[in-house]
Amino acid sequence: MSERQHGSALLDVADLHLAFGGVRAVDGLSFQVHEAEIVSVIGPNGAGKTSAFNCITGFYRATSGAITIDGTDVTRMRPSAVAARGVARTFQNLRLFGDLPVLDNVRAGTHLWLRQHVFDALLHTPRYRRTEQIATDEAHHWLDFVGLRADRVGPVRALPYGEQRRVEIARALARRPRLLLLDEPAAGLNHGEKLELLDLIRRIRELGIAIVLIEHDMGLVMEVSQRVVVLNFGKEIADGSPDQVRRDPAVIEAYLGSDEAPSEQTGDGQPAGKTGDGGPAKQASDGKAAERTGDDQASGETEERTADA
Ligand SMILES: Nc1ncnc2c1ncn2[C@@H]1O[C@H](COP(=O)(O)OP(=O)(O)OP(=O)(O)O)[C@@H](O)[C@H]1O
Repeated sequence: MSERQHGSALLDVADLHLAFGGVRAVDGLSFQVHEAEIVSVIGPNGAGKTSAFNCITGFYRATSGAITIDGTDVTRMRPSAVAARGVARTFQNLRLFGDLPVLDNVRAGTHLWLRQHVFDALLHTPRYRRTEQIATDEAHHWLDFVGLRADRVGPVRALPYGEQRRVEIARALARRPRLLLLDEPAAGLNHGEKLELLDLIRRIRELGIAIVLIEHDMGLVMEVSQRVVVLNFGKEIADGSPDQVRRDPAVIEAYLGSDEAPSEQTGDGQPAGKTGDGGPAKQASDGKAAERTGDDQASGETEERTADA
């Protein structure tokens, strides 16, 4: 099914399976992502997209299959170890430090590569102050890149929802990733914000960063992706260019009866995300959680939306 490209892949997902008790959330997914490539993973609600993301980033442990990043097997690694190999992500539901200002949220992204020694931090040594300045400069850079002001005071949760989404992307970029996974970044955005997001995703790619995008806004997906992988009930039913996928009978059938037909125009002004009946019914779950790997890189972060979302 997969359209394999020549050259070594940055991300290689091979025959990935994830089961929650009797529910096969991911059932034999294989795809590759190369440097500076944008690959979208689409499918009706409950198709297994976020589950696949959680396996790739180490939040869930795959039942079987292999995930390699630049040739290194990360299948059984913890989220922090996967992140250290150049993988950053955003979440379907925002996970920001809600009480902290914008700048501190983005500075937090630098901690992956900017080490502070406890001794320096306790004594506020010149080395500590230098490191803090590097973190602040880096955060300014990425906030500017996503089009936000760094001097906003007050808790980040007070910002409009669309701006909070951009803070989360800025924080992921502050990790200096080679691969960025975006989980429904257009959800809750208005028409203008979706167009800005489209531009932002393209500019991230121009930096040489590869992107894997889960998105229900088909206009955005078709506009921005080099390749599209389609999941249905955990199974991969297509992998090809946006044009190939749009015309694929199996994809059309999977989306029949869904409001998410894979051919809409970009930024149609409709709220992205789960519209209508969301296509084929979500697979029933027995509620049994998959094996979690522990050190959630966003642990302690709040998961919330502002009222105007
Ligand atoms: N922690 C969990 N415990 C049990 N079942 C789960 C868990 N997470 C996901 N599932 C089940 O796995 C299947 C795939 O869910 P997943 O969230 O990955 O789909 P998705 O394609 O991301 O859906 P959506 O577009 O709605 O976000 C669904 O049947 C879901 O109910």
